[in-house]
Amino acid sequence: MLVVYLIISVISLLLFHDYLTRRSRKWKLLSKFPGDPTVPFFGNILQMGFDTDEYPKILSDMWKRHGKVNFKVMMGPEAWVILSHSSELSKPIERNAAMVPFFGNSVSTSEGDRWRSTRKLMIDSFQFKSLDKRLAVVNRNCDTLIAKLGEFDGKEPVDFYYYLKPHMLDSLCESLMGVKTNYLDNPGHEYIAASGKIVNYVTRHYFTHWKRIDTLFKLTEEYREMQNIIKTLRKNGYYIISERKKGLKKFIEEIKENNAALKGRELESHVKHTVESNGCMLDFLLMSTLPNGSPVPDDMIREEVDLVTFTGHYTTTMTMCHVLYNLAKYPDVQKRVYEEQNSVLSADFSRQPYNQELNDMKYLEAVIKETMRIIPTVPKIARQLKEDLQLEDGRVLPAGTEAVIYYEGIFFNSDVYPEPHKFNPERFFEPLHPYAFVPFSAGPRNCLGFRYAWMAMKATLSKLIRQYEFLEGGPGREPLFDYKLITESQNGIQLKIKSRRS
Ligand code: HEM
Repeated sequence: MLVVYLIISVISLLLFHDYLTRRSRKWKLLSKFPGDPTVPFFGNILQMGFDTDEYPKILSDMWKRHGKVNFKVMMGPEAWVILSHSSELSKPIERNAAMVPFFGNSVSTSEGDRWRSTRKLMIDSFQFKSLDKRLAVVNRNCDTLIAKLGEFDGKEPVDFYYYLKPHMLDSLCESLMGVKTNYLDNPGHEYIAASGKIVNYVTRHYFTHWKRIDTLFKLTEEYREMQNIIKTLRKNGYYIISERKKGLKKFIEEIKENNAALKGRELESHVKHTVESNGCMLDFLLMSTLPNGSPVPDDMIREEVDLVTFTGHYTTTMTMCHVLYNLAKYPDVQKRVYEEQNSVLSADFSRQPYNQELNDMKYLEAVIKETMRIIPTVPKIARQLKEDLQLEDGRVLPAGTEAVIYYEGIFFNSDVYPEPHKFNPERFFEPLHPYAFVPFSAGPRNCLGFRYAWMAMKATLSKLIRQYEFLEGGPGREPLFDYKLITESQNGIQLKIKSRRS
């Protein structure tokens, strides 16, 4: 009997909770968006499942069911609105909360003053003027990469994730952190292994509601595994900082020796100017001070180092590998990309390109864009709204809603991209709405590293394409894409290569 009473009480409470919810302003505003029917208190959680690996498909099915327009999902007490229009990106400046467990209060995961001041500090090292120096580093690392790949020439398929991750890490650590690393000689490095798991953990954590209840999550094995990954990331971050501190100290001593005529403030200002003009991101952080004048603590700097090291190498690696896969899949496109290389670098085909020449590789650029459209590198981004957000159609997302920018919806909108499932780089030679293609996000919280990303990806792809022809990996090697926090293939990108020089 007691059990019956208990059940009746719980059901009554749930119904009462549901009654109150439905009378709230928030609910009334959200009711303007279509969505699947909800269960009191749980919303659509039961539908999303308790194991998230299926969630991209579930979301995609919902999006199709609701006519491929903005729709809502109730994750228990949390309301998510899935937006298929990226013009809303120009407004929200809230943080990306999903990555907090890994990157603490970094520029991507903080908000308010901390976010503003760090972004301002870092932005200079991502400007056009420092790209030439960065390109020289990437070009040099490309030579090492080509030499490594040589052993696969004409042989079994090679997994490009495995080699491009360390290549991008070496390039990034040297150009943005001022530290020469050698990950390409050790692609199985513990940092690469650990960072390869972040995407899974962040995605699961984000889409499995109960895992965000700290007391429950801390009891799981997954929590302990996550802590080990975080430890490895931090160890790497502190290593980079301590190496750069030594390098920077030496660099400053050299500047002082070479400018013995300068004294006091004049010397200090010359040192500062010379270090800054080097454009190394980590130097900006190491030389900056807190509002009280004391140096920024290593813990704070390490959060930025961890974030940029991870996002910078992972996103670019995935994008480039997916481009190579498309080149192998569409030989006509590959032929055209190769011909463009011939025409842009006609004078000396084997030399390294300049930045201007990278800019002239318009067809390669269109192929990269079409790849990011059809296999979105970052398939969705989410922001928790602090204030109401009015959409262009007049509807309002109430404060507290999770606004999810859904790139699948944006990039597969047939009104904007006719025949959206067709791989057609030509479409990027036609004019597009300014917000139709924003894979690096837009507005005040857009991607800090997008210029670096374009340069590093074009330089690496240019070198690879001039050296090798790319062929599909064969039966059983077709990529199995997972649209998690970052899109990646479960079985890597396995392709055959054939030297163009033989
Ligand atoms: C193909 C490559 C890349 C893509 C598609 C990409 C995409 C994005 C997107 C969509 C965001 C917004 C995320 C959000 O709001 O939740 C973002 C933010 C960010 N990205 Fe990238 N990114 C790429 C490469 C890079 C690189 C190479 C770096 C650094 C070297 C970088 C550093 C950052 C940082 C620091 C932020 C946070 C900015 C802020 O919140 O103020 N990204 N990126």
